[in-house]
Amino acid sequence: MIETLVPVKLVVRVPCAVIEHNGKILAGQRSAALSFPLKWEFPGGKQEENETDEQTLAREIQEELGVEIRVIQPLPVTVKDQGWREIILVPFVCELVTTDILLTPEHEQIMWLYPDDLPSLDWTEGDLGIIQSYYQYLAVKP
Ligand SMILES: Nc1nc2c([nH]c(=O)n2[C@H]2C[C@H](O)[C@@H](COP(=O)(O)OP(=O)(O)OP(=O)(O)O)O2)c(=O)[nH]1
Repeated sequence: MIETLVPVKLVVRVPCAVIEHNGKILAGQRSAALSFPLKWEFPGGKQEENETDEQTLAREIQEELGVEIRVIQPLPVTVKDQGWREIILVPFVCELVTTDILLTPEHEQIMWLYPDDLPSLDWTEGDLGIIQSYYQYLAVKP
């Protein structure tokens, strides 16, 4: 009998939001206590069982920022290989339905930036791809 060891890699699906408001985009700086400490991210989080991407997004944004959002358009998925796991970032361009944003322990700070200024922050690896996809979205937007 031939036995083969098949490496198992954890796959984590992470819907996240490129939130537009008054021409700016919201960036969140991850808490110093989390993985990727102090890196900047698009708010969102790990999908739970039986959730759609949009359900995860709505739940995470409500938990992290205390607001309701509306999805405008999905952007291409980005896969980030961390060796021991694969993070599938699933970005959506969104707008705010409610506007009173809360700062929760997930984030050290949040910041609103014009699209051109997004690359000035120290993003988690993989998010630079989301920024490029967002620029392409802006370029072809009617
Ligand atoms: N929300 C969000 N997460 C991102 C982005 N880029 C990126 O690599 N991630 C990673 C960070 C986390 O490992 C994971 C999101 O999970 P989470 O927000 O629930 O964070 P967590 O600290 O509990 O996750 P973990 O790394 O400890 O497993 O995806 C991004 O733009 N937005």
